[in-house]
Amino acid sequence: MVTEGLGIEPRDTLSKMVRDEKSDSCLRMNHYPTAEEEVEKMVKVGFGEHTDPQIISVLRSNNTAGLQICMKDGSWVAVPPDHSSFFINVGDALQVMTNGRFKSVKHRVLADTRRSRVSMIYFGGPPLSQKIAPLPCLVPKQEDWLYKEFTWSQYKSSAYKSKLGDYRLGLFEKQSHHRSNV
Ligand SMILES: O=C(O)CCC(=O)C(=O)O
Ligand SMILES: [Fe+2]
Repeated sequence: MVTEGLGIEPRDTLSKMVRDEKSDSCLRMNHYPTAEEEVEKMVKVGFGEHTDPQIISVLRSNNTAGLQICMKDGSWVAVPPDHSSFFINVGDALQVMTNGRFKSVKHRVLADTRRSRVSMIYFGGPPLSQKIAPLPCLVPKQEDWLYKEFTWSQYKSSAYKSKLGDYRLGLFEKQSHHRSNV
């Protein structure tokens, strides 16, 4: 759908990366106990603000609220819980490949006061050796690229060295001024 909407050729460019036998895709399950249980520990944030580093994330949760996304003006908007839908999130790698047209939106999870939240997320990541750069079919002229080329493995190691909430793409921007991610 993403490749069709953007006119990326060949059509399977992205799905090939996440479906490759060496792909770095993974599945994660998160459990957030109710906020009352957490109060003693003085924690209300279940998952601190961050962007997902991979290409795409597909999330499904139980019927408990908590997930929020960050708007351009810095305000947080709740994603209504829906146990029968998938929540699709653009990852940092897709932001680079679309040269910033698709944004990896910052999100976080706040603990609910009454119910515990369980979520399951599939992170579609490319193989470690995959080169990540704006796709030439979208941005043919290299001088228009907003990001430098890097391998997925380089991005991962730089992400491990950063804090969860850091704007990790900053290091890979061509003009390395610090931009906000929204
Ligand atoms: O549990 C959630 O709803 C979101 C978790 C999340 O953002 C993540 O695991 O990257
Ligand atoms: Fe996330």
